[in-house]
Amino acid sequence: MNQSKEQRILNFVLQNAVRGDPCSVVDTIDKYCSQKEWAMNVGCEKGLILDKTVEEIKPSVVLELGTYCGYSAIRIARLLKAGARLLTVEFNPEFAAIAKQMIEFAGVQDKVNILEGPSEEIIPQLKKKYEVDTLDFVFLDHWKDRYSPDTILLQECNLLRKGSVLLADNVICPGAPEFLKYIRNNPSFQCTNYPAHLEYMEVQDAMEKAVFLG
Ligand SMILES: Cc1ccc(Cc2cc(O)c(O)c(C(=O)NC/C=C/[C@H]3O[C@@H](n4cnc5c(N)ncnc54)[C@H](O)[C@@H]3O)c2)cc1
Ligand SMILES: [Mg+2]
Repeated sequence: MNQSKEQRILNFVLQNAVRGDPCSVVDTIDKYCSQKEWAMNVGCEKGLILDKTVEEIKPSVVLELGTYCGYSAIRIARLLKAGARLLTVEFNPEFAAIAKQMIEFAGVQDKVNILEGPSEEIIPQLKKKYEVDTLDFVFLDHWKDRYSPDTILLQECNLLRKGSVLLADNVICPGAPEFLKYIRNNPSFQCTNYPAHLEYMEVQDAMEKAVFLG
């Protein structure tokens, strides 16, 4: 049975990156995906916007929706302070298994908890099952039509507090029009748009930051 693209990315990392060095894992994935096979990692340009947001917030509790191969989970986890934790949600078991190995190779497994299942089921479990009070930072990078329903669900589950920051990937390409319409017309959120390019391509994309005002 021939390998999946995600397995090929993992193998390339295991053979070329430095174990325990998250930056080398991130750079190696970027190298593979820009030179050999495109994949939907947030990438280096938008990754810098993600890095700056994490460094600005210094979050203690982070939620990521859409782990995929673990690229952004590793980017976020490498910047987290001691004791801070990242909960990342992924419903594709193959991708979750790849991400687990990627995260362990990078050496950030103590900061990351991969929650396998659909976001719509996991989010309502965060308080009781995963002992979350409120979320300091949420990175949205899963199916684009889930961005607004999950943002509403986060509010319904009282997981956001005054100052909680959402950062959404791909609001231009593939696009998340329903999310943008919802979040930009909602007085409870202060929005900022960050123009960028689609990972590994010269195609316009952007990230949207939304601060919950309580
Ligand atoms: C037309 C077109 C196509 C593709 C692109 C390029 C492009 C560029 C990008 O940066 C992209 O993020 C995407 C994109 O589609 N991302 C979707 C990402 C999903 C991952 O999240 C997982 N997942 C999806 N819904 C859920 C859910 N509810 N609960 C838990 N996990 C979920 C999946 O299992 C995947 O692991 C696409 C640009 C333009
Ligand atoms: Mg994306």
